Amino acid sequence: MSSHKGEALIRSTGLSAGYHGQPIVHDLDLEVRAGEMVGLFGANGAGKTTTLLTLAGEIKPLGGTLEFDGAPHPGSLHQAAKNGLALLTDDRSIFAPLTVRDNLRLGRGSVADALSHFPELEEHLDRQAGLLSGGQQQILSVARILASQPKVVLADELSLGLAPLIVKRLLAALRSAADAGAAVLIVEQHVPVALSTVDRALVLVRGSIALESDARTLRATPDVISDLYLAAG
Ligand SMILES: Nc1ncnc2c1ncn2[C@@H]1O[C@H](COP(=O)(O)OP(=O)(O)OP(=O)(O)O)[C@@H](O)[C@H]1O
Repeated sequence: MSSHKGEALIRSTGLSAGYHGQPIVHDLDLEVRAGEMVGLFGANGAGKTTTLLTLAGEIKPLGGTLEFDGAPHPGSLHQAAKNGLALLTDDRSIFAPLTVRDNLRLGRGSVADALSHFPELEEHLDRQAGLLSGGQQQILSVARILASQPKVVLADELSLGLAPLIVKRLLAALRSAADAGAAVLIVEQHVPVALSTVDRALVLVRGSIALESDARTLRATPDVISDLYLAAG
């Protein structure tokens, strides 16, 4: 596990965010440091995706400030991505007609770096990506991103609909990226698996942080998060 001593690579202060001028997320102070992996939890509609998309630069904040890598956020995902921010979603952004190798070549990192994160892809390098299973496709898209050695990884339910073993595998790869110095923030439905991987957890209730705790404490008191989910209903 990391020492949590890195600098904050992504930070929001007093952030409010939402759609059409209506805030969904209120007064959010959040930071993820280099070497740290943080879980963002909350019931459906709590504002997790809105938070991630705003941190990524996909949605303009309605208020507050955003910093990325020690400087004001450039304001767009396109620009932030060029500077080392990666947004991962469950949409498995692969090019189905191309081989696994060519998919990896299209990324910002090398094929060798991608394989260092997911050696199991090696035997599939010459297969058409569209013929892989859903889990393998997600592994491919995460491998391509991690090969680029992003400074910040924002992962939104990337394990949606995948088998538990694949979920563990993906989370372990993100953990390794954090251990190598990235700041990783994940939204994940599989709370127990996520809690066994992250350093720290935040729980959103109706767009505000209702709980912030180190993961070790929450692993010992598993009902705390589910109670907050129920309270939000
Ligand atoms: N494009 C949009 N336009 C307007 N409202 C939206 C939009 N996207 C999401 N919302 C609303 O914002 C609120 C928070 O949604 P968000 O997706 O951030 O929550 P979430 O915590 O990620 O939930 P889930 O676990 O269901 O994905 C919801 O009430 C949702 O209906």
